[in-house]
Order: sequence, then structure tokens, then C-alpha cells
Amino acid sequence: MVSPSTRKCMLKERVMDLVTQTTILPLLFGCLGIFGLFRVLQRIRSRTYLRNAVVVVTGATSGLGRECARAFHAAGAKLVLCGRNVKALEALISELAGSCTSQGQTHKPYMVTFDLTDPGAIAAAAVEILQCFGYVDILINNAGISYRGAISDTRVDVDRRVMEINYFGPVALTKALLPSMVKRKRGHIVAISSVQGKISIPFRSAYAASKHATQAFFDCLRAEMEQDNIEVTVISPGYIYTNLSVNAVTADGSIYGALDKNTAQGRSPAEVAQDVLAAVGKKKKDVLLTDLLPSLAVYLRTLAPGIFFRIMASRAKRERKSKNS
Ligand SMILES: NC(=O)C1=CN([C@@H]2O[C@H](COP(=O)(O)OP(=O)(O)OC[C@H]3O[C@@H](n4cnc5c(N)ncnc54)[C@H](OP(=O)(O)O)[C@@H]3O)[C@@H](O)[C@H]2O)C=CC1
Ligand SMILES: CCCCCCCCCCCCCCCC(=O)OCC(=O)COP(=O)(O)O
Repeated sequence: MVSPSTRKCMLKERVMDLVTQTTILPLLFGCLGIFGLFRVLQRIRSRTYLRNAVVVVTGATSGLGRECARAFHAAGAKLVLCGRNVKALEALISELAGSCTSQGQTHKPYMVTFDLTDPGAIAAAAVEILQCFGYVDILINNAGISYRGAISDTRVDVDRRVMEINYFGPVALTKALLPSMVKRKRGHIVAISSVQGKISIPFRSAYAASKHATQAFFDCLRAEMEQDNIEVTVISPGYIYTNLSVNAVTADGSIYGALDKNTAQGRSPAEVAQDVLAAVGKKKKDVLLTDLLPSLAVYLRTLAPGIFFRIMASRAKRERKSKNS
């Protein structure tokens, strides 16, 4: 004989089993299925968007730009590679021209050389870039330099040089290529900024200022260009293991020439380039590519600026002390 309380328990268990089998599990699998399908569709859309797209990469001679060139080439993009170093561009082009990919046809890249500090050269380069394939789908403003120095020691022409390469140059190139994008009602502008476009750290004034200006300009551009179907993506990476610190300019205009520990411990440029490829493929608007601490610092700067400023002031004091000792 089964007691009434046991029967009640058994009934409850059967009802629970039924609910799990008929409601929760199918719901769970359904959600997972929809999520999986969404991911697959997103991947297909992203691949289609990048395959055969005409992509211009500035600063393609080294570091992140070179890896972006490799990543977009492998994705089937038609590349126009820019920089000043002709030999490095030629070497990259012959490497890419000789490489094949499992993902389908690849295209031999073109190269256009110019200096971002020369407005005349930028205008001529834009014409040359447009002649390569007749149009541009995606412009990746990647080229840039960094800076190390104290504000009080830094010559104003150094501030201007950093702004010219990191801000005015990309702005001029973007403006020169935009009309053809607007005409086609199709285009995508990417700005490689930095965490330092969102927070300023001591002894990086010119660099952080140029990256804050970049963030602001391209945020405005995004809003203004939406009606013309032009996408704008601002990407803000943390430290990447490249020659950025080696090529950085100092307070008196000389080259810093050293690989910093933070840079050497940074992410590999190939890995970051994959994130850039994914962000562009998904038409992301603003992407922060960094570890937890810098991300928290970005939020701290907005939510508790007083605390952030204190941390930066003590960081400046510490750095000055270690430099003087
Ligand atoms: N490395 C890092 O830790 C981080 C880098 N970034 C950003 O990533 C981008 C790429 O830098 P990264 O790869 O690290 O550094 P690299 O020094 O390796 O590359 C910089 C590129 O910019 C080009 N460049 C420099 N000056 C000029 C100029 N006057 N005219 C035209 N092109 C120029 C260089 O080409 P060439 O010399 O041939 O002209 C080079 O290809 C920069 O915008 C940088 O701010 C952002 C966050 C972190
Ligand atoms: C709630 C707790 C928050 C704690 C916040 C602590 C603040 C920590 C400060 C972190 C600063 C991170 C700076 C990251 C800088 C960076 O990644 O820059 C990328 C670059 O562009 C590198 O250029 P550089 O020339 O400076 O090498």
C-alpha cells in the first residue's frame, strides 16, 4: 500500500518531470538553437561583407597595420596598402600575392605611399587610392605614432606633429574618400584609436590628446553619416606588442627608440587584427580591446573622476621619482 503522502510526492515528481521534459528542456535547446543560428548567420553576413570588399589600410608597413593587411587579405578583401616605407610595403605585397587561403579567392594588393603630415600628398594619395579599384568600401585609419614626455618640457611642434599624424592626417584622408562613399551610399570608416582615447595617463599628453580627438571626430562622423549608410567603427586597443614605443617621439622631437615593458607584454598584433576583422565584419560602432584594469579605469574616469585623477596624479609622482632616482 502506498500512503497518501508518498502518492502526493510521486505525483509531484511526475508533474515536475513532465514540465522539465515538455517545457524547460525544449525551451533551453530552442534558445541555444536560436543563438547558434544567429551566430552562424552573423558569421556568414560578416564573411560576405568582407569578401571582395575594397579595403584601404594605412600604416600597413608594420605592427597592427601589417597584421590587419594579412587578416583582411585572408578574408578575401581587395587591399590598398599605405605607408611611407616602400620596401616594407613591397615585401608585404609579394608575401600576400604568393599566399593562398582555404576561404576562397584572394587578390593581389595595391600600394600607395604617402606621409600623413603632408596634406598635398594625402589629397594625391586619395586620388591614387580611388584609381586602384574605382572605389573604396572600407578605410582603416591605423597609422600612428606615440609620444613620451612631460608637458612642461615638450616643444609645441612635437604636439603638432603627433596631432598631424594621428588626427589631422586621418581626418584629411577620410574627408578625401568620403564623397565617393556618399555617392555610392556605401562605405565604412574605421579609426584605430587607443584606450588613451578614453582616458589620459601621465607623460602621454600629445598621444592621448590625439586619440581623444580621434574618438570625438569619428563619433560625430558616425552620427552625421548614418543617413548616407556610412558605417563608422572606433577601435580602442590596450597594449600591443609592436614598435609603437620604439618609434615614439619625445619632448625634444627625437625618437624614443626603446621597447617598453608594457608594449612587450602586450597582445600579439595578429590576435588584435583578428578582433579588428571581427569588429568590422559585425559593423560594430565602438570597441574597447583591453584587459579588465584599463576597462575599469575607463568606467572610473566617468563615474568617479575624482578618484581617477588621484590615481593618475600618484602615478605621475611615482614615474617622476623613478626617473630621477
Ligand atoms: N602598440 C600599441 O600598444 C597600441 C597601438 N595602438 C594604435 O595602433 C596603430 C598602429 O600602431 P602600431 O602598429 O602599434 O605601431 P607601429 O609603429 O608598428 O606602426 C605604425 C605605422 O604607422 C605608420 N606611420 C607612422 N608615421 C607615419 C606618417 N607620418 N605617415 C604615414 N604613415 C605613418 C608607419 O608606417 P611607415 O613608417 O612606413 O610610414 C607604421 O606602419 C596606431 O594608431 C597606434 O596608436 C593603439 C593602442 C595600443
Ligand atoms: C574600480 C577600480 C579601478 C581601478 C583603476 C586603476 C587605474 C589603472 C590605470 C590603468 C591605466 C591603463 C593604461 C592603458 C594604456 C594603454 O593600454 O594604452 C594603449 C596604447 O595606446 C599604448 O601606447 P603607449 O605609447 O603609451 O605605449
